[in-house]
Amino acid sequence: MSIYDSLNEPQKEAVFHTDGPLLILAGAGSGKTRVLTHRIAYLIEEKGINPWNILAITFTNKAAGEMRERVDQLVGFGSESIWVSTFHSMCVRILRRYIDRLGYDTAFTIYDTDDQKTLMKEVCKLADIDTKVYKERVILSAISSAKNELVSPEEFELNAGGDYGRQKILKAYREYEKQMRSNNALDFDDLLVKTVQLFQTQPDVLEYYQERFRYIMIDEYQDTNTVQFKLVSLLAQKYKNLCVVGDDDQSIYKFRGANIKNILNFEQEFPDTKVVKLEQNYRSTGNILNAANAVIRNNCGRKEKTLWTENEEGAKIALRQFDTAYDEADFIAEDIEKNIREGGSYNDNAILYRTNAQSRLFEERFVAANIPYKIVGGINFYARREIKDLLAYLKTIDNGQDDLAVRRIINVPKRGIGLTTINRVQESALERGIGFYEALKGLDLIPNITRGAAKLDSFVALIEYFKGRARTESISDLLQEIIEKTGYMESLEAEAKREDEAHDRAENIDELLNKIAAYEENCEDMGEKATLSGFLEEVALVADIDSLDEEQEYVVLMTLHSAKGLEFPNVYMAGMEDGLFPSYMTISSGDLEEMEEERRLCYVGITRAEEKLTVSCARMRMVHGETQYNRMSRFLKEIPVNLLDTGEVFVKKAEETEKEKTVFAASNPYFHAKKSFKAQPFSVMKGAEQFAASKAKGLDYTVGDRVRHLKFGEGIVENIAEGGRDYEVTVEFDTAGRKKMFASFAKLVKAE
Ligand SMILES: Nc1ncnc2c1ncn2[C@@H]1O[C@H](COP(=O)(O)OP(=O)(O)OP(=O)(O)O)[C@@H](O)[C@H]1O
Ligand SMILES: [Mg+2]
Repeated sequence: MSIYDSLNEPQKEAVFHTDGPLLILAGAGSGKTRVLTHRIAYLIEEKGINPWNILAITFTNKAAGEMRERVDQLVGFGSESIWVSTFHSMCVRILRRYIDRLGYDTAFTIYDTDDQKTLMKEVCKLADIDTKVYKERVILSAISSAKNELVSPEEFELNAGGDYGRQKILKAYREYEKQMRSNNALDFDDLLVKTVQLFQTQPDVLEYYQERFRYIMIDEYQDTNTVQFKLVSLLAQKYKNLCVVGDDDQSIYKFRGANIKNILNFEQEFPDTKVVKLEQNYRSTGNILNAANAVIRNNCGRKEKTLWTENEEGAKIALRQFDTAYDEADFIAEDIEKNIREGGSYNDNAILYRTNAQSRLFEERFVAANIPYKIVGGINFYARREIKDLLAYLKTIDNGQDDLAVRRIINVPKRGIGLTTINRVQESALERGIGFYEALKGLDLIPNITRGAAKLDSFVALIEYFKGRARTESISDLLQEIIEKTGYMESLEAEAKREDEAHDRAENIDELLNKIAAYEENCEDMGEKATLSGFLEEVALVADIDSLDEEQEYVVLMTLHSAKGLEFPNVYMAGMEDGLFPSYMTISSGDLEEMEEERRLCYVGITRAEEKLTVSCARMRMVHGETQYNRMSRFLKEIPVNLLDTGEVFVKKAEETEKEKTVFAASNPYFHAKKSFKAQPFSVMKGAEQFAASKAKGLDYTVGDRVRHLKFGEGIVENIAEGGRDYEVTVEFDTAGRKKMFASFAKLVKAE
């Protein structure tokens, strides 16, 4: 039996069609990537093609690694000379060899985004551009878009017209290019642009690579952009042995210039293209696949296709709606533990979410429950730079004894304190056997520090000021003030490499504020005082997560974007709420195309699941340190009811005792909706939407009433105030004293 026997007919057709352009357009899990690897094997083993003549392009380095592994398994000997790489690494290899033809030195430097920023500052000065009006990041991103579209400064000029802003950007673009050139430097976009230029101006070089790469294959083709397409067209022009595989329904990088037209117009660019459609899905159960189909059907701009499977129907899609995001995280952690008890492996489980900041709640639950996990394509929450920075501030303010923390922030944001100065202080501290911060406070004892002294003094003054504030303010307010006074947010903005990075970091900071707010609330509920030391201790318990053994099994956490191309037996899509996914920005922009891109992302998520899919959402979630009420994601409403299992949507509460139920019913405006939700999920979803508006009606007590709280016992309602998203109820308890709490969390019930 050969390895090709395991392929279905259209897959075989694609594998055996080795010469001429080939477009494989197929839905998720239909074996596109598998066809590529088998095709490489077939070319080498059956057609006798030299591995040297094969180029396979993947979207990420990780995917390249996996593809190489798969090919190695199929081919064995000689596979190492196949080029399996991303567009960028391919271009670097080519340019290192030939860029001298374009007047650059082959030892060119690659500027990362930090370098670009630094240069752009310089450029703006030279070009007399006010960076308060035109931010460096914005200019760089405009230049990047231009490069991705192969728009040179000259063409940019033609299109800029009289637009004042465009003229400014043009000026910056020109100067930037000039500087890059004289620095013998290329940025990431240049790697592609210059390779295209090289091919267009040096026919012999182009021919060399055309001969070299006689067989070209591209995975995840739907996410290529214009310059990448140009590059491939040039390379494949001679032999036309180009095979691209993609799925227009999984195009999720439009914001980075991916051009879906590349897939839709492929046949025009390469006449006589053979088109193979794969329609059988091997990855997912019938129910999962049908749900995916039902969601994506709502997009207009797509090539119609129907995926089917021979796999069994499998379990229904579990839909779980929780009161809070904490309940959601609890549930998922417990569910995974249950899977493990039943003999499953951690590796089988993946949690997918829309934004990086959402990982925090899961991480905390997993650390507490000893569930090994790994964040793919991202960094553990407490290891993220902005979180470490702000915690370092809090630690320094709390006691200043953590030298590492003080040193971490002494020049963050930049205040012109240099390493030499810092080292002198450190030496002096060591000599005298005192802490770093203590040494900072007695600068006159340190010789040769004079030049930096003023800056150090003002740093100490700042910390001492915060120490004072810490005694009177809540931790939330303190952190807010730190962020404002130090200009931390602006410094992040200025340093961010991309628009979405700045946004990501801001979201993480919000998430830290949420953590603090939750801690403070919890202390209040427990009748304890919230202290900075207490908070830092609590964080220390969950933040020490660097010791993960790589070989070990783990649950995977990642954003939906990083999940492309992967598959897992058991998938959780968490935070499926309008406002989060689709994002508030998308909803409020009213932009149909953006909504469709979000929907494609949802489709990518659903189709990662092999056997079981759980979609979940929370009614209340902390956002910006405030409780926010969210509706269930509109995407979930696109899944037909008969594919859903909503039976235990309220599993946690249903298990509670009768007494607690009464408490719950009395304090929770959603309660009645929940009961009917079981029977008629959709009418209730609508119902639930109305509740946020009518929350007041849910309270059956008023000022002056006697109420009972599960922990604090009985007391008198003193005040009910309209908080941002919820009612803040103040109760004078008989024994526990006066407490202010959110109505939805306090679950107060009227005492008879
Ligand atoms: N003919 C087949 N017989 C058995 N299993 C198959 C067959 N074709 C594909 N598979 C399996 O189906 C799963 C999905 O395949 P693959 O990852 O290649 O799909 P894909 O089209 O690349 O998906 P995506 O769009 O998510 O990238 C894999 O586990 C693969 O091994
Ligand atoms: Mg694939």
